[in-house]
Amino acid sequence: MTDEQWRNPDEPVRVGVLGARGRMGIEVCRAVDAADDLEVVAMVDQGDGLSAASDAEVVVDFTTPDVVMDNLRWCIDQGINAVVGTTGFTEQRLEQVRGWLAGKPGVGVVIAPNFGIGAVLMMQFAARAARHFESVEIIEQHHPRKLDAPSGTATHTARQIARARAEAGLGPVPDATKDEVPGARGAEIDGVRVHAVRATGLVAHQEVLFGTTGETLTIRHDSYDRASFMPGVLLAVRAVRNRPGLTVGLDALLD
Ligand SMILES: NC(=O)c1ccc[n+]([C@@H]2O[C@H](COP(=O)([O-])OP(=O)(O)OC[C@H]3O[C@@H](n4cnc5c(N)ncnc54)[C@H](O)[C@@H]3O)[C@@H](O)[C@H]2O)c1
Ligand SMILES: O=C(O)C1=N[C@H](C(=O)O)CCC1
Repeated sequence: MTDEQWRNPDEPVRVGVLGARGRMGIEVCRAVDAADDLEVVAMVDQGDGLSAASDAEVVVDFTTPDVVMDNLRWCIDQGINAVVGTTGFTEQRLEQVRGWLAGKPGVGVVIAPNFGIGAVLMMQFAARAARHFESVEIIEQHHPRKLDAPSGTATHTARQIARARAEAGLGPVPDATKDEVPGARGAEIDGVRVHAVRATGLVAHQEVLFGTTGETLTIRHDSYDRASFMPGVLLAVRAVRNRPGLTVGLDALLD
């Protein structure tokens, strides 16, 4: 261990927040500030310059899909661990992050499409149910200021369901409908239909609707407040320094 890496375990973990003036960033600063074992050392938003977070041991990123890769690259180059909630992580992007981390073996990165504990369980339950139902569709519902669709959570859920279906040898979801209006049947991710609803008053919600002969199963999760994401964010902040490499999703941290 180098001098720079050594830390007094009695001192709070130094946390930098990127996107600190955003909806999630504000909530993260509040939650970190309230935790005795953590301290906010940098609040960085657009135009501030990443060097303000140089002294952080862990950076938390809730920014936008178009800037998150540059932020992450900078953190890894600096040897700073990162917890990322920003969406937009394709398999190609995850592979790129793994490549950067290969050159920095001590650095940990946790990327999670949803830090809500209930949302993580909803995704796990959906993956478990997937092999028992011939039909499945995902309906995600968010506030109208959300920039991306479908949500990172819906994309992740669809991929997990598709993998479970493939492992069980299920074929395509049956569907004889022809789209009279493009988009009427939603988007398709790995063969799973995903519908994105945006409405004032919503925060973050998702339903996974399964169907088979004579029955349906609906698995639903609702985040009514951004405080719902904070236990998961703090869990990842506390864990990431001891998890070198890339961790995708919160599942491994909850086991
Ligand atoms: N993983 C989860 O649990 C979870 C939960 C909620 C939101 N999200 C995702 O987090 C992201 C942020 O959501 P939000 O609702 O807080 O959005 P927001 O628009 O309220 O906040 C984003 C903030 O990032 C700032 N920003 C933009 N470029 C920046 C840069 N280069 N450096 C530093 N800051 C920069 C913006 O100025 C803004 O303040 C979205 O991708 C959203 O989907 C994930
Ligand atoms: O508010 C958002 O934006 C959210 N984004 C994440 C997603 O895209 O899945 C998680 C839920 C909230």
